[in-house]
Amino acid sequence: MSAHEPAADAVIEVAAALEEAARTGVPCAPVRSRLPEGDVEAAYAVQRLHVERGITAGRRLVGRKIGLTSPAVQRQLGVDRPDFGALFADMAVPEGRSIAPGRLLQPKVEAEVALVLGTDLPHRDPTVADLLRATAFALPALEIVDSRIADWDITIVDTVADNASCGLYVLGGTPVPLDRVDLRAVPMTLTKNGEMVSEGTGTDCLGSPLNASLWLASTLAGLGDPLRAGDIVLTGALGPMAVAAEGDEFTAHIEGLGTVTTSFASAATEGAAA
Ligand SMILES: C=C/C=C(\O)C(=O)O
Repeated sequence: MSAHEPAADAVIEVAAALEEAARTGVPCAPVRSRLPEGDVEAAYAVQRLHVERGITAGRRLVGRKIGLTSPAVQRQLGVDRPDFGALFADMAVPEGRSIAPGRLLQPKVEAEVALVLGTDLPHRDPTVADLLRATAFALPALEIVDSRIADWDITIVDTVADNASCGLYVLGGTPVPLDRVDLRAVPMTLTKNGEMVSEGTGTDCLGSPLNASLWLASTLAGLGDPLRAGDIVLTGALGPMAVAAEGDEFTAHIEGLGTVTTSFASAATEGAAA
């Protein structure tokens, strides 16, 4: 949709409401009723506006997240298909740096496989062979999802407009080439303060994180904005999301890829927080 099409005013208004929520830390009402009913394309137009404004403001686009890939998350949110959002460099939290109190509105944590591309993926019909060849390495990752919409009261239209509910992400530091790991089979466990809060396997992510990545590559190529060398792809949760609060520490272990940890600072320990 361009700014001249009929829903352009609604797209601009919804983008403004979501930006205001992010800026003030006060979630807004669901945005679906402000867009044509069920119009996922209009929701992606809101997301594109957010991305364009970010780039204009000097933010660096470094990849994409895929969302809503796992049946558990689809059930948690009452949606039935994958979506995608944008990753900016300033959304990355280094391991060992805690997340400052108040940086996010309603955070939840997911464990995922991240792929980092070594070459472009320009085809609308990419094969697994294309994807394996294009992927430089995989990493274990945590996505901290967040909703700018009050109480996570979202449909597919709300979450797509809200950059696929992406908040921050944490990448593990040991790259693994794809000939060393079968992503379909990898078991994942996620602990919160030492207790397991989520588990799953690669098959829980649209059958395999590779399938999810092929869906994304094909979708973006079809939109004329393909995945490029260097892009990070967060391939989608392998298990249910877990609610996060100040003081919590999360560790994901994905067999074959290793572990990745993050923590949420409390006001008392804010010293080293991002
Ligand atoms: C609402 C966000 C969902 C995801 O990020 C996911 O399913 O991976």
